[in-house]
Amino acid sequence: MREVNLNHYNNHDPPVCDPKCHYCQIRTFKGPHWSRICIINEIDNDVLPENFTFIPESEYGEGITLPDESFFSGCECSSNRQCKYEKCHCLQDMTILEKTGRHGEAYTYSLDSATYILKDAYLESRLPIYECHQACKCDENCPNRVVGRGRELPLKIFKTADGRGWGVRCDYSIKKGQFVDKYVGEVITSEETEIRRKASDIAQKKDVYLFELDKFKGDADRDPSLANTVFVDGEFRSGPTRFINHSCDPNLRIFARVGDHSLKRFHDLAFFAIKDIPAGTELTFDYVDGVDEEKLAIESKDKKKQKQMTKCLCKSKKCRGYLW
Ligand SMILES: C[S@@+](CC[C@H](N)C(=O)[O-])C[C@H]1O[C@@H](n2cnc3c(N)ncnc32)[C@H](O)[C@@H]1O
Repeated sequence: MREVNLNHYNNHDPPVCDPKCHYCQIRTFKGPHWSRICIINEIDNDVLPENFTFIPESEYGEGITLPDESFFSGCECSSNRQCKYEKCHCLQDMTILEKTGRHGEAYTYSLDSATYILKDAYLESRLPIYECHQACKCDENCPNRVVGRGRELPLKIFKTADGRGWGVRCDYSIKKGQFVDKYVGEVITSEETEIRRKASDIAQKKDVYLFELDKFKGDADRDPSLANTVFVDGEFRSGPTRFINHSCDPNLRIFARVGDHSLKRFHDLAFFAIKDIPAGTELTFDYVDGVDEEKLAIESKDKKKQKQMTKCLCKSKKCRGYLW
């Protein structure tokens, strides 16, 4: 397998060869040809972990039941224009629309030279983004289906030169507010998550790949179907964003994105640029992102704790010194 992968790194278009081959896996991803994923290693002879498989969308594990499609309900907008300028049903829960709306433009994104940009009020918030979806009357070109349409940027998984393993960059510049890609993986129950944490040699290492889909946990009193949160595990089955490294001064952030409201519990994790990113810059996000920042600050000053902690190599001026 190692030889097969190495052959692909040096030869970008060989015939499809083996289901385990990473190049062949990403070649089957749908999407525009300009959004292809590439894997390069200019540092050593390493290839991506053999036990890793690229998947285009999240996969639902045992114990996870998705609502039946008969429960899906979308907007009745007769045109994409209506989704943008009039009261689209999909946008009813967008709580800061009033502040962001200009000239009757109600929706979440603005257009900047043909690129959809998440409006500043959302970029600065932690609020979920609601989009039109498959059960809506509008079509795939609706301006309110940015995450729904999928990745439109080519991503390059590359070997870092400073001991952080693989990383991700884009050879095109990315605008502040531009959608980059989703984080996908195996969607699993909290019970299965605990089993996987225990099975992992280092529990904290496992946590790096686990995302809790908990954006609507607090709404469970009103809607009991939101009570049990689920997790996305990207360690062994995921997309290119699983290789994005941490920075204490990141250029991306994850936002919850909801399509059909009956799927709130399974909301998407969507990466958006939080600053303009020049072409070729490594893409990063903050693994801590405010959650355990205080705990980390205390522990990183403790000499004993430091020995068990992982040093952060992000080299930013704002570096906290440790990942965890
Ligand atoms: C989600 S993975 C990212 C992809 C990873 N570099 C790889 O090769 O699979 C997280 C791991 O990457 C490494 N890493 C990410 N950001 C880092 C940073 N700022 N400093 C040191 N190591 C980092 C750590 O080993 C961490 O456990």
